[in-house]
Amino acid sequence: MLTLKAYAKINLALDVFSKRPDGYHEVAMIMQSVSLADTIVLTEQPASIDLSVTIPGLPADGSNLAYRAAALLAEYAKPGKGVHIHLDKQIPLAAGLAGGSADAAAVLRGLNQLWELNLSVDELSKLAAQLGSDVPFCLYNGTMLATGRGEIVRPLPPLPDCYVILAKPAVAVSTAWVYGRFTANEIRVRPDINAMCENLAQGNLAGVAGRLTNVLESVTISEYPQIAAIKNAMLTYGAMAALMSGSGPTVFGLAGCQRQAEKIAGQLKAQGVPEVFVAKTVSKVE
Ligand SMILES: C[C@](O)(CO)[C@H](O)COP(=O)(O)OP(=O)(O)OC[C@H]1O[C@@H](n2ccc(N)nc2=O)[C@H](O)[C@@H]1O
Ligand SMILES: Nc1ncnc2c1ncn2[C@@H]1O[C@H](COP(=O)(O)OP(=O)(O)OP(=O)(O)O)[C@@H](O)[C@H]1O
Repeated sequence: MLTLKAYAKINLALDVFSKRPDGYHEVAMIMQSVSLADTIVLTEQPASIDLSVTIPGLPADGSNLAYRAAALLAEYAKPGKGVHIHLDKQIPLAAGLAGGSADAAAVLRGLNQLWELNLSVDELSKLAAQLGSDVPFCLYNGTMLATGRGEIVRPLPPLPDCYVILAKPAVAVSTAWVYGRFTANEIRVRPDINAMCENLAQGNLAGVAGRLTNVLESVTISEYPQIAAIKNAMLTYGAMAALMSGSGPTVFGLAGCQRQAEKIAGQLKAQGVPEVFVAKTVSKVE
């Protein structure tokens, strides 16, 4: 039996370029893991794969990314073994926090160990990319630059430790829908990825905070204006900076200390924001 954490991610910078012939967009993103996490328990069993989940509304069948990760690895490595996957879901669904991708990556890493496959992380990364664009990042965690359709990742100097407030309005957003609405020539401000990389190399948290930019933010906000309201509230309550994560709708804010982060979270809850969490940054998982 093996118990693993599957960490949520935020995008400190997210830029989108042209649409490719395969239907995906070229992107450049700076991704960061945070401590809000699902817990996954893997229990070896003969031959078959099955799954149990703790929340209603999440399928416990072959469509679940955790199940798909196990099935893909079994097909690739032919271990002749099965597994029961128990998924304790804490990361909100369809939130822009890569919850499903994190589960899939944790299952790949965990089963590599449990089934004694000895695949390298680079080899697992190729399988991860077949499951979703964010899954390779979730194999490594920490602070990384992601390019291509998001699946080409390389480590960056870690973001200095800080607290992250995550606030999700009561809407679920489809990533495909947001990319479908994205129009490159409507973008006025793009992130300066090189400058943010320099800020990371200098350990300059304020520099990174001052540069948070996501070109998908205006697309999702045009449909769900409550995202902008949450972002403004976070800034009013004292966050260093705030931004929508991924395709949304979750907004994250940065705070230097836990007391400040808890205070901001309390104020957002009092305002009626339904799902609010305080997390810490997470560095690379060995
Ligand atoms: C928004 C982000 O979460 C930011 O980290 C990612 O770019 C999306 O990653 P993801 O959820 O793993 O996305 P995937 O499951 O690979 O793709 C879902 C859908 O989003 C669109 N998609 C995704 C990634 C990308 N680079 N270009 C796209 O156009 C495609 O329509 C695709 O069918
Ligand atoms: N293990 C899983 N956890 C969450 N969602 C899953 C899982 N497996 C499949 N899904 C499906 O994928 C959809 C989106 O999942 P997820 O919660 O990962 O979205 P997200 O946080 O917006 O991801 P991203 O930031 O990568 O776009 C869900 O609505 C759900 O139907």
